Amino acid sequence: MSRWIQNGDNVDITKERKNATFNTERMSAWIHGGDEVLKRRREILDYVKSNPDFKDPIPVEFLSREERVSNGTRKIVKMTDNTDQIDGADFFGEGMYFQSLVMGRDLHPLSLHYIMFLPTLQGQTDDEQLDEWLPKAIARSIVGTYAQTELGHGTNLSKLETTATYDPSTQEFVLHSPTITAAKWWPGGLGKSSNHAIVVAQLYTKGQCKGPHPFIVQLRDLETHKPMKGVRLGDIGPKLGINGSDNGFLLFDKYRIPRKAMLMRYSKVQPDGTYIAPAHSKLGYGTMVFVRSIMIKDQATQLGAAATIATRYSAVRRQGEPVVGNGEIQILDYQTQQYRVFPQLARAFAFLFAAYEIRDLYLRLTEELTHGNTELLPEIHALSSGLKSVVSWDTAQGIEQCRLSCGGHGYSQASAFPEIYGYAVGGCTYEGENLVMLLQVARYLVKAAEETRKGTSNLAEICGYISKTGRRTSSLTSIANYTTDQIIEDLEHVARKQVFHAYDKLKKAQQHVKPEDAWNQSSVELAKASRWHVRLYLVKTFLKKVDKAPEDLKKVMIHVARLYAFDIISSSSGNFLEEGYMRPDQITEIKEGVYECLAKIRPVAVSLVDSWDYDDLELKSVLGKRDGNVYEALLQWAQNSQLNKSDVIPTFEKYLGPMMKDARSKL
Ligand SMILES: CCCCCCCC/C=C\CCCCCCCCCCCCCC(=O)SCCNC(=O)CCNC(=O)[C@H](O)C(C)(C)COP(=O)(O)OP(=O)(O)OC[C@H]1O[C@@H](n2cnc3c(N)ncnc32)[C@H](O)[C@@H]1OP(=O)(O)O
Ligand SMILES: Cc1cc2nc3c(=O)[nH]c(=O)nc-3n(C[C@H](O)[C@H](O)[C@H](O)COP(=O)(O)OP(=O)(O)OC[C@H]3O[C@@H](n4cnc5c(N)ncnc54)[C@H](O)[C@@H]3O)c2cc1C
Repeated sequence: MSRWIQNGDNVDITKERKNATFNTERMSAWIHGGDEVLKRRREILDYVKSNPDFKDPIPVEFLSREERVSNGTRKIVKMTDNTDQIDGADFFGEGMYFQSLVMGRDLHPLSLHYIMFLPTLQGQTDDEQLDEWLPKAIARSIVGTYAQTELGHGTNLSKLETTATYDPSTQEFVLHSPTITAAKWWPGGLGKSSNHAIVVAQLYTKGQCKGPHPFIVQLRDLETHKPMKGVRLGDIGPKLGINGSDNGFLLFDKYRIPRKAMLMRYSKVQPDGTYIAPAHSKLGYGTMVFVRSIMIKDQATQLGAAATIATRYSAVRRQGEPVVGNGEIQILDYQTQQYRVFPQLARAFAFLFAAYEIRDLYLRLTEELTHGNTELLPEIHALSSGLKSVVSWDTAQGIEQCRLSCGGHGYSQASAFPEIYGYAVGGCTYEGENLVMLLQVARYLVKAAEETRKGTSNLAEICGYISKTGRRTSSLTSIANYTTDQIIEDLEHVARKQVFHAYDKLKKAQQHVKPEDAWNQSSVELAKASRWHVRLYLVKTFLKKVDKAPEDLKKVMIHVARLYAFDIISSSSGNFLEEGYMRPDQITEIKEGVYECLAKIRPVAVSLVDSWDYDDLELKSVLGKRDGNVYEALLQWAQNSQLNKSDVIPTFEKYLGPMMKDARSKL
């Protein structure tokens, strides 16, 4: 047994846990939404652990692509055979947790079936279509994906090339891919697994193009699973991450589908070809809004996992001997290490709490839409797009910081960082490339600025700060007395200033050049305005959540929330110093605030990450193991390498052996 192990666990990590100033169970319950939620998480975990069907033969890092797809398919079928173990209506909570425990971060051939195919059927079909398709999809007698992006067009939906031309003589649509760039490209599970898809195509009726619309399309024969005649499809090959998913390509050759294959909850084509427009032109984009909103929790979970791994490893890793003779110290004691890791932990919390807010808002939207009210759409589109962009970017950067903080072992797949990064960073691109989505937020902010300038503003609460008359200088006196209201006031100032800076730049440019050029020339500043708008929202949400926490938890979490805010301010100090809003000494105070927060978090860091309630099964990281016995586990993990199957590998006999033998003979 290693000298670092006592009673099974690493001694350092045990000591860290003894430092906790709060009850980790109470903290976990608060983080995850209450005792009942925590209890359910434990039940789901026990169920998954006790079921041999969910076990991987070896860590997935050692599997080939084909083995990954096969293993993932096996597990997701078993998992969805057992959805009675969870509350199926709670996709955001129990659904995502269950799938994370069983499937890990590789995704799988049913990902898109659950994330987009089913939600599109629920959101976009008329009653008759819902009755026809939903039971089949829920029962999994058909498996579907969401095929929108094409080789030539992803962001700009208005230029998708796949056509769906209505033929009233047969009451059918003819699906066609007129060019190579019209090939659908990327949809998850499309390559080899799905037999149906929601295909987004340009609708033509009575000779007119009505823009992109969703159709439900059978792609493969239900018995043989061979592609239907007129359908060509396959896998697009290995990717940076999610290699358990067969993302695919798809081309149509004048493929006929019935009129009722067009999803007709909002837009309709009547038998004679007459088109009926939806109440709001973007209602057909609803599934994207749904996914953007669930992505926030998913990203928070990935960043929380990375921070957990880095924190636990930093507690057991000893390196450097500041006082010679006293032994090497835990790397978690270095301020630089804390500065690298703790802000990632703070971000993960901020994102998780924002995820709860966007979930609630999305549920409100769904309710409103059932009454035909589309008023909330622009707000939720702007918020989900903005959060998706800022959160996925910060998550990717944060995971990388956590990886770097673990030194060489962070580079090994044993750490799980490559898997976490490869999985999470996709979120910067899918569901709308981040910069494009920030520019969507900017359109919303420009309108708010315009209203304010006209003096007619009646802004939604979320952008109410834009029309406020703020202070000319920050009221910060000392970090100890820097209140939540003051922090928010200072962030509001910078966000508002950036919104008007971008707005004025745009308006000025509009006087000289065409509107589209003016937009383009202002777009960097517009995107910056969007980022500040979202950061402000994240800070407010986090501080508000902590404000309402029970006293024993608040005492700890307030340092985490303040670290999140101070880190944002100090790393963008230029924005706060502009026009003397803050003085350099105030920035120095905030930097000191960062260091104070790091010092406050240090003693409870391991307990804080424990409170996220990741089981080893979910973390899938040798470095992040709860018991802290990383060295033994690393040695054991390496035994899975295919190269270790024999002491001498064939390549040696073929190349290195003869080379050295030859060289020896010449000496
Ligand atoms: C029983 C339980 C079982 C459990 C099983 C569980 C399994 C669970 C499995 C996994 C769970 C894990 C969850 C993790 C999730 C992560 C995994 C994800 C996997 C990957 C999925 C990826 C899928 C995709 O990527 S699909 C493709 C997405 N594509 C895009 O997003 C394209 C982006 N482009 C656009 O959205 C648009 O083109 C646009 C918005 C950029 C522009 O659109 P346009 O051209 O039509 O716009 P206009 O310029 O004409 O008009 C702009 C105008 O419209 C407003 N607007 C735009 N969009 C919307 C909207 N959605 N709503 C409201 N308004 C909108 C915009 O604001 C403008 O308004 P103005 O008033 O300013 O004019
Ligand atoms: C892992 C993964 C899974 C995916 N799954 C699916 C799926 O299941 N179904 C599906 O349909 N699609 C899927 N996609 C596709 C994804 O939705 C698109 O890649 C995404 O919408 C971006 O489109 P694009 O690739 O065409 O990028 P582009 O739009 O070509 O973007 C390239 C660059 O151009 C910039 N740019 C583009 N337009 C503008 C603009 N108007 N203003 C300023 N800059 C601009 C972008 O910011 C970016 O830097 C997936 C993608 C990935 C990576």
